[in-house]
Amino acid sequence: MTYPLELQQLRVFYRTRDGEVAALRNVSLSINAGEIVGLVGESGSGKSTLGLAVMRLLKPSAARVTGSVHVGGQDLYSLTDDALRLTRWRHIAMVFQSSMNALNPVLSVESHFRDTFLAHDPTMRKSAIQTKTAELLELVRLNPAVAHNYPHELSGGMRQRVVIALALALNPSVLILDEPTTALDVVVQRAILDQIRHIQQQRRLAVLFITHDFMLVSSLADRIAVLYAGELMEVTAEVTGDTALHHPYTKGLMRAAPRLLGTRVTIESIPGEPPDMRTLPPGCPFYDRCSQRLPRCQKTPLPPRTGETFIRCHLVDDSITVHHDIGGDPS
Ligand SMILES: Nc1ncnc2c1ncn2[C@@H]1O[C@H](COP(=O)(O)OP(=O)(O)OP(=O)(O)O)[C@@H](O)[C@H]1O
Ligand code: NI
Repeated sequence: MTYPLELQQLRVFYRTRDGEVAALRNVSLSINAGEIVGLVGESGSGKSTLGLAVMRLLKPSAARVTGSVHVGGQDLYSLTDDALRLTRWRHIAMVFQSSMNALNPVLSVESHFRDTFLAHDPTMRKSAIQTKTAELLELVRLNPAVAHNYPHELSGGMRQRVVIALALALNPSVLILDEPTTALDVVVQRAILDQIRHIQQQRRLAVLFITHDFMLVSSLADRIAVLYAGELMEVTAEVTGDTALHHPYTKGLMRAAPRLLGTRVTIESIPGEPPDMRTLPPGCPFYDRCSQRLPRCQKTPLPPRTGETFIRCHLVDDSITVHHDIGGDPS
C-alpha cells in the first residue's frame, strides 16, 4: 500500500558550533488519504523541525537528515531540485508557523495567487487564474472580492485563510499545517478548523496538523502522534477518552489541556522541563518527569515501533497482554 505521506526512521541533526544536536530521532509515521494526524508536543520537541524535514526545507549546511520521506510513494530526498520544486505545492504543501504574517505586504491577495500559479505553469491565462483564485477563496469561506485587498487590509483570521487557500492552490494530496490558528481568537480558530476538516474530507487530503494544544487537536484529528524530545512516544487513535492505555506523557498532556468543568477551567501541567537535547539520557527521555517510571526506564532505550498506532513505554509493555497494532507494518 502506498501512503500519501510516509516517514521512515527520520532523523534530523542540527549542525551547531558545539557539534550536531539530534532534534528528531527515528520518527516513523504514515498518513492515509482523508486522514488528519495531529502532531503534539511541548515547545522545542521538534514539531516544526519535522514539518520542515518532511518538506525537505532544511538546508544541508544547517542540518543533516537521515531516514526517508515518501510522498505518494516517491522518495523526496532522492529527487533532483527541479523535481522537488514540482512536488512541493503539487503533491505536498505546508502552512508555516506564523505564516499569516509572511504574506508580502506590497502584493495584493490576487498577486499572491498569480505568482503561485505562474511559478508552476507560466502559460496559465489571466482568466483562468482569476477563476481559480475566486474558487480557492470561496473554498476557505472568503469573499472572492478579497482578491483585490492587500494583506494589511485583512484581519488575522482572513490572512490565515488566504495562506491556507494558497497552500491548496495546486491541489496537493498532503497538507502540513504548523500551528495554523495559534495566534487567533477561539471563535475564529474554531471556524477555521471546521473549514480545514471540511476541505480535507472533500479532497481526501492527508493532513499533518502540528500544535502544542492537545485539546484542540483531539477534537480534530483521527490519530494523534505525541512527540517528546524529538521522539515519537505514542501514536494513538484514542484521541478523546483517557480511559484507554496511553504513554504517561500523553496522559500528562491530556490532563494539561485546559478543561472546562462546569464554569471552571482547570489547567494541570506536567511538572519539570523537557530535557536538554544535547545530553539525553540513554533510556526514556521522559524519565526525569515520569511519575510511573521503573528502574530500567533510565538506562534501557525505548523499543522502536512502527504501525498505525503504538506506545513506546517500558511500563506499558509490561501491562499489555495483547499488543494492539504494535509492530507489524500495514500493507
Ligand atoms: N536551526 C537550528 N539550529 C540548531 N538547533 C535548532 C535549530 N532550529 C531548531 N533547533 C532546536 O531543535 C529543537 C526543536 O525545535 P522546533 O522548532 O522543531 O520545536 P517545536 O516543537 O516546533 O517548538 P515550538 O512549539 O516552540 O514551535 C529545539 O531544541 C530547537 O532549539
Ligand atoms: Ni514550532
